Amino acid sequence: MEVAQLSVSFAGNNVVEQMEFGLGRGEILGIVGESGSGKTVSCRALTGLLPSSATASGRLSFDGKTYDLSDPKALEDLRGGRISMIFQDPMSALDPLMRIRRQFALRGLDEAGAITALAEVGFADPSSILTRYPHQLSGGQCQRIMIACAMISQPRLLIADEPTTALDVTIQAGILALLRERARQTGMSILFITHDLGVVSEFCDRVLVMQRGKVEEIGRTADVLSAPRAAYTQSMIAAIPTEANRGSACRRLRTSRQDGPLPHYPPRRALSASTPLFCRCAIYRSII
Ligand SMILES: Nc1ncnc2c1ncn2[C@@H]1O[C@H](COP(=O)(O)OP(=O)(O)OP(=O)(O)O)[C@@H](O)[C@H]1O
Repeated sequence: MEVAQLSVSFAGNNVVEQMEFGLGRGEILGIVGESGSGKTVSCRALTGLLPSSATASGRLSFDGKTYDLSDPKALEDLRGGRISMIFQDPMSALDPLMRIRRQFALRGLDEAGAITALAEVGFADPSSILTRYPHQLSGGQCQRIMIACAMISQPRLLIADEPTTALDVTIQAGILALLRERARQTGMSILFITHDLGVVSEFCDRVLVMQRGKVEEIGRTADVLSAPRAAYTQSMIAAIPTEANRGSACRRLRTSRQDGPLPHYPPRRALSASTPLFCRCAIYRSII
């Protein structure tokens, strides 16, 4: 797919400007950037799902056909079939009045298929999940159900907006492995919005960095993270702690707790300039 000259505005105020990028078959592209930089809005524009107060322009070439992004109706045939989405707020995507079994049935999956799909996203007891309503599940459980639903149509492109934020690290690792495997097996491409550079370094083939509605930098993940060109990318990476500022992170924790010893992690040896980015981010999260 190719995105050309994508711009989005609300009441004449441009929030995404002249965005351009391409995505290959089976490729995973991470989209990172500060809060409000336009990550969600630009991905919604690709599926015609912007709020009615927004105006979009630009072109999307997908599987050999070109779509006008200013015309949301023209994008209808892509949604839910060739393009699936997982949004930040899973509760809003599940019908609160339906048991999970029915939510799957409406998407064309029978009970056996639903049980397999739920097992794939890490549920130990899928049969009991099918009998519940969304309000009887946690945010992380609903998110996993949404991920399972998004896979049903075997999309050519999956747009995932912070899909693993609500999940604990073990489940998160399982979901990311599942998505990567699908991408490899079926050629599904993934646009992956996240704030987690550790996940980007582990999971994404390339990364696109946004700031104030513009693409600051795009390139292979290893290149961007090891030798960032844009000043914003450099500052984002510099914010990830190393051994040098481990002490201050732990001091912050000690001050806020005022009781008991410091937690056992990170082990003193664990953080250094050579520690892989993924580990540093995971350790930093556990400190905070
Ligand atoms: N419905 C709306 N009406 C007006 N402005 C909006 C609306 N939705 C989003 N915006 C604005 O569009 C800009 C981009 O928002 P977007 O949600 O894409 O940011 P983001 O990069 O995904 O942020 P985050 O990381 O916090 O999710 C922001 O300035 C936001 O205030």
